[in-house]
Amino acid sequence: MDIIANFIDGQYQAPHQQQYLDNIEPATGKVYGQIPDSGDEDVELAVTAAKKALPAWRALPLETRADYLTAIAQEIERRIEELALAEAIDNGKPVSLARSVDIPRAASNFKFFAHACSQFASESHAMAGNAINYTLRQPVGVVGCISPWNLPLYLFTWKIAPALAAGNCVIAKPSEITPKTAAMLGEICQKVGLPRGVLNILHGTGANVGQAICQHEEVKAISFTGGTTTGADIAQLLAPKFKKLSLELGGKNPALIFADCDFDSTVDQVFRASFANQGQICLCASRLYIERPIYEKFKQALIAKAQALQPNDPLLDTSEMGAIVSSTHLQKVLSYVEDAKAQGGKILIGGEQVKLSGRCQEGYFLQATIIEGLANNARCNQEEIFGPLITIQPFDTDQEALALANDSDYGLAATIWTNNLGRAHFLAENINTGIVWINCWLLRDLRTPFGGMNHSGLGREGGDEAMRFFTESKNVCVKY
Ligand SMILES: NC(=O)C1=CN([C@@H]2O[C@H](COP(=O)(O)OP(=O)(O)OC[C@H]3O[C@@H](n4cnc5c(N)ncnc54)[C@H](O)[C@@H]3O)[C@@H](O)[C@H]2O)C=CC1
Ligand SMILES: O=C(O)/C=C/C=C(\O)C(=O)O
Repeated sequence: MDIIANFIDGQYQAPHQQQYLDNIEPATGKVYGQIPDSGDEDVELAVTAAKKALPAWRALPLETRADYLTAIAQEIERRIEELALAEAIDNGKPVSLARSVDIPRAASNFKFFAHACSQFASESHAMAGNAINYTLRQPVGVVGCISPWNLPLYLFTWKIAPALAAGNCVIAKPSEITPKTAAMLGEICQKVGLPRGVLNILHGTGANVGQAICQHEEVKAISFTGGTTTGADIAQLLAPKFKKLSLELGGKNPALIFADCDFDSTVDQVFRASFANQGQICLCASRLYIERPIYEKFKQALIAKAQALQPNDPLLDTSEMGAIVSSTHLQKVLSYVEDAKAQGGKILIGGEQVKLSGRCQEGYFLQATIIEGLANNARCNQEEIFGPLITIQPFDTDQEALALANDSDYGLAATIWTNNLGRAHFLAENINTGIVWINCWLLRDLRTPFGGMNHSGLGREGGDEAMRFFTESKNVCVKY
């Protein structure tokens, strides 16, 4: 049994109440470990450690903080195989995906912010003749980073790295569904000699430890990625407390596919955008709008690819589609299939749990699912499903495509597939999402603003946006 501990003040510690939660391997459906069900007392210990560490950490020369971040990145790279395997067991994602995407990106997050903090400069504003303003950007203090289960170490470190680079001390909580690689990050901090208390990692539920982190008076900012409902709850909780809040929430991302696209490459890329990580990425395309002249051909090409993508044991190197993260989540995704049927949708492929044999016979597997024939206001076209389920619809004009894309409460990411750059630019300008990819998907430059509009969140991560979030700006006006 793999028993995880909290990482507080540089040491692994059991939870104060000695309560634990089961950790389940999605590919087998079996409990394989336990994690702390932490509460207020553990948050208090972590905050005390972080406050104690803060003065020295924020006073370090930028280069020294950057050296620690670089050392963490190098240690993640050194342990890539071990971390990728842990991520695949914990989350159900294919080990090849964890090895090629999740873990390298976790290392890149630290490398990127080790460098970005040295490029983060303050402004000055001269006033006519006799005064100058300069802006100090100072660490916020002790900050909270709360992350979800879909890209565990990738998103955990996407928050922690800029927070540390900016000179804050961190209380971080991974999802209770995928705690393992976050727990291993503590070992990496010990190995590189990160000063005690600078990063504290607490495990447990959102209701217990997550809320306690958010509510703690000494935690001055919260960076959260997860479901929109949870984001709304946190926003409500924090509104009267005047804390800085960054919310990276769900998406219902449209893909606009035009007849003049590069057909084969678009099929490949849109398929990946729809089903990568079992469709469990907030950026995944979930509503495909296909221009009528290529609708049937594109549909058949997608179905053929879905047929070829059979879910399999995520620990096999050849596996390209792993397990859904939990039984509860699998049931949630399946409930949308039932809803689609009730709304007159046609299930073109998938829609049922897949039973594997051997070690994975009790695992949570679902075939890539494609549905057509639903109205745009159907739940499958409006609600975030967060699984391997997409809907497809034909359209006739650019304006119709735009209207369909914008008919959503969400506003995270859109993809546009066309060789007409004028059209692509017009749509990009008018689509209500924080991110638009033209003829590509998830092509990431970590300097760019990352985040969504409307129900997809508040604020932006990445590059200078993250550095700004994790600092307070203070204007100093000097009269001379
Ligand atoms: N990146 C994304 O866009 C994600 C979206 N989701 C969506 O959310 C739905 C629900 O998934 P969940 O696992 O329940 O996500 P969630 O939003 O409940 O969990 C995300 C993180 O927030 C924590 N948390 C939960 N409630 C909290 C609270 N009140 N205060 C502070 N922290 C809290 C969790 O422990 C976890 O670490 C999914 O079906 C999916 O639609 C889920 C995960 C990631
Ligand atoms: O920063 C990225 O490249 C991806 C981020 C993905 C999410 O925030 C998500 O799936 O929740």
